[in-house]
This record gives sequence, C-alpha cells and structure tokens, in this order.
Amino acid sequence: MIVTIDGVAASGKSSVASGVARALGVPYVSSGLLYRAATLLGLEAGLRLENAAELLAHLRAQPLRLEALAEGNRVWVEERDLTADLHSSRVDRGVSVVAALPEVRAWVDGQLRALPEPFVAEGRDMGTAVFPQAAAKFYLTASPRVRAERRARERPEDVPAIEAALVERDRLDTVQSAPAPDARVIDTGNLTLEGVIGAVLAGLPARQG
Ligand SMILES: Nc1ncnc2c1ncn2[C@@H]1O[C@H](COP(=O)(O)OP(=O)(O)O)[C@@H](O)[C@H]1O
Ligand SMILES: Nc1ccn([C@H]2C[C@H](O)[C@@H](COP(=O)(O)OP(=O)(O)O)O2)c(=O)n1
Repeated sequence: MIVTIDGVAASGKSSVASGVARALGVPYVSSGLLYRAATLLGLEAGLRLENAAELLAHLRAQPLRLEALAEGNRVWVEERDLTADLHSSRVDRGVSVVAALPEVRAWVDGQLRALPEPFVAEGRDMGTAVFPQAAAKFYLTASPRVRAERRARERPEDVPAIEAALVERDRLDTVQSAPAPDARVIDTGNLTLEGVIGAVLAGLPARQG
C-alpha cells in the first residue's frame, strides 16, 4: 500500500508523514530531500543549477542514497550524511530551480518508484505524477503566516523573511504542486500535529487481514 501526502512548503508534510508511517509501522519517503540533496551537491560543485546536463552528470558520478526510515529520512553520498545540510536557506533558495528541471524530476521519480511497498510518500506530486495509483491521498495546506511561524522555530531568520521566501517558493513550485483530484485536502492551520496525523489515519481505507 502507498499513502501520499502532498502539500505546500512547510505545511507539515514530513512531520505528518513520519507520524502516519510510525502508526502504520512502515517507512516514509521524503521526495523533497532528494531535490534538496541534488541542489546541495550542485551548489557545492559550483554548478549552474539551471544546467540539467551538468547537474545530472554530477549526480550520476556521486550516487545519492535515500534512507527512508519512519523516524526521519536521511540522504547519503557514500559515507557522508548530507541530511543536516539540506534545510539551509541557501538550499531553500536554489531548490525550486533544480525541481523545475524535467530531467531531474525523472531522476527523482525513478528512485522513488524503485522503492518496495508499503510506504508513505510526501512531497508535491506524489499523488499526481509519481504514484497516481496510491491507496489514499492527502494534501496539506495552511496560511503562509502560520507556516512561517512554525518554520521560524527551526531557522535563524525572522517570520516576515521566512514568509516571503515561502510564498516565493510556492509560486516557483506551482506547476508540480496541484492537489490530486482524489486527494483529501486538510487545512492544518487550526490543528495540532497529532490532530493532522489523526485526520490522515482516520481517512485511510480499512486495512484487510
Ligand atoms: N499541525 C501542526 N501544528 C503545529 N506545528 C506543526 C504542525 N505541522 C507541522 N508542524 C511543525 O511545522 C514545522 C514544519 O513542518 P514540516 O513537517 O517540516 O513541513 P514540510 O515537510 O511540509 O516542510 C515543523 O517544525 C513541524 O513540527
Ligand atoms: N515531490 C516534490 C518534492 C519537492 N519538490 C521541490 C519543491 C520544494 O521547493 C523543494 C523542497 O521540498 P521540501 O518538501 O523539502 O520543502 P518544504 O519542506 O516543503 O519546504 O523540492 C518538488 O518539486 N516535488
């Protein structure tokens, strides 16, 4: 079984996916971490992020490995764990350029589709482009201010700066971020994290066996 959780930036996708995955006893998969890792490696190598051919050649030369655990995903390049460097404002600023490249999207999608079921997948297009056959689909939203206030607890910048960056990233990510027609949309603005996880679990099809 595949459950998809898509949504706008900082809407709670990874925290909710992790909670749902732990409740179900399955892994969750953060597609955004692969886009972030591709961006970080491109920035570190001094590549122009809009040059798909250069970036893909670089990614093929140093294969990324997504470790999809229910407690939290990690991304490795050989023995180096990139995870702690993936949520910087520098990566935030570059990642939408990388995520707009069709070649990079195909590279990420190929890695995701190779994963063994069951799992909970979170991102922007999990329920539309990547796993249209998913058993249950959810789409998380919240106002830019609420999302910025939450993210301000994890970033050194202030709320207005984070809010402006989130709104800009939503705009750049619009193409791949439409909810699936069969997704349940959850506005997380007035819910706790546990409340959102409970709403997702309540919306799952009854399990057999
Ligand atoms: N419903 C909620 N209520 C309060 N805080 C939340 C809620 N959902 C997520 N958070 C917090 O908001 C922040 C961003 O959530 P995260 O899961 O990283 O979002 P995303 O994966 O969509 O970027 C985290 O600090 C998380 O704990
Ligand atoms: N399936 C996905 C996942 C992420 N992306 C892009 C869009 C986002 O700006 C970046 C980073 O995604 P991520 O989910 O880590 O970002 P947020 O935590 O929501 O801020 O990658 C995408 O285009 N498609």
